[in-house]
Amino acid sequence: MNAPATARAPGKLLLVGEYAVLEPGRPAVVMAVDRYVTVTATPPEHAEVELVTDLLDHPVGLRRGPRGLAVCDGRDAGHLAGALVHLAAVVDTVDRLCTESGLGRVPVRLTVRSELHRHGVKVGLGSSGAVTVAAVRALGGHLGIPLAGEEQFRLAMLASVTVDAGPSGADLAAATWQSLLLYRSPDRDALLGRLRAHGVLETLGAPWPGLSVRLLPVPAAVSVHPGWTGQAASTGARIGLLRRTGWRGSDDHRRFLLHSERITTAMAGALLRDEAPALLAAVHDARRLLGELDRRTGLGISTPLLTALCRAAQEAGGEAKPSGAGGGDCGIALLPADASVDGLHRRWTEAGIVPLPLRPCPPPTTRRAPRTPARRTIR
Ligand SMILES: Nc1ncnc2c1ncn2[C@@H]1O[C@H](COP(=O)(O)OP(=O)(O)O)[C@@H](O)[C@H]1O
Ligand SMILES: C[C@@](O)(CCOP(=O)(O)OP(=O)(O)O)CC(=O)O
Repeated sequence: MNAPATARAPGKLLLVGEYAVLEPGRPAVVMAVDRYVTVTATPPEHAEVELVTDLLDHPVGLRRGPRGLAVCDGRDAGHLAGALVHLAAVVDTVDRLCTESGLGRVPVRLTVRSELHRHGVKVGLGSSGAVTVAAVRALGGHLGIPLAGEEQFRLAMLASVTVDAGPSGADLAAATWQSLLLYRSPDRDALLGRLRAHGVLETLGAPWPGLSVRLLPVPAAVSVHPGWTGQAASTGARIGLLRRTGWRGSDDHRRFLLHSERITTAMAGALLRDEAPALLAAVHDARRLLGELDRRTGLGISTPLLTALCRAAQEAGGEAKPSGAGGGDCGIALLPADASVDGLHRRWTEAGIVPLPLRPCPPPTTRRAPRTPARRTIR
């Protein structure tokens, strides 16, 4: 109990399924990468809860009140709703779990170190998901509560929906299972409602319709190359914009979901067969589908740099697309085994794209297969 505990969780890249995966039960293929957020939980020095992150230049002290965490120093109030919002949500959610389970709440200092920012700018590798999962793991270790993979994911998801029920949680799944995954999201609005009505413990153990996680093999027939535009983009803002367009629920939206599902399941099948042409075709089709979504909604998924990133990858013999919500951040290219990686990187550098030297996250030494596919899928 209360031992220092260090845990890390990887960032991720979406291969296909962006925006569709926001709908409960709809799939995306997401890949954990070998860059991590590390969180260490230790006894605090001054306050009941202390949060230390490389995003801020000083530790922030918090106290536990009847309505959750509050800053000790009013000048830090903005941080609690900003850079610290995900960390604080984890502490709050675990606090509620402890209270509901009859366990005491434990003083803690969480210290974060992240490899998912470059010179202070987020790269778009799912830092919020990685920090949430790493914090759940570290806090679980500190409290002496052993959490299996799916429990980590569920707790991280509950913390995450208290911040924003919009995101799909694909980043949380990649951070939890540290693998290439076919991920289908649960209904986050329903989870938030249940959490408010019944608490953390009950919601953790309830069925989560829509959620499904399948591990997929990393391909050998193609290599995966992320490129960074150098422009940070806000995923939350783009999800909010999409909600306001009224597109959701339209015939067009339904067609988009079906088309995306076809592409995503085609990619999952191609990964299982390790088939280069089908993998490249899935990326090509996904880029076109995102382009169509962009034209219909005006979301601004594509940018001149992302267009250049995709063109350069095609010239190098591969296929590419924006990865994630778009508007900046990263794109992803797949190259067949006989294409030149140097050629791709040269073209990218000329176009102002930074090739990111990332690899698929190596599997953890012990990994429990997710229980979700067998027990809790709706399809
Ligand atoms: N190093 C970190 N320390 C604490 N919180 C972090 C850290 N990195 C990311 N976060 C949390 O994640 C949020 C960024 O999430 P988001 O904009 O979705 O970026 P990303 O695309 O990398 O997930 C931050 O505002 C913060 O709440
Ligand atoms: C639009 C999306 O389907 C994909 C967004 O992927 P990003 O990689 O942009 O997300 P971050 O994890 O915040 O970096 C939204 C979602 O799935 O939550």
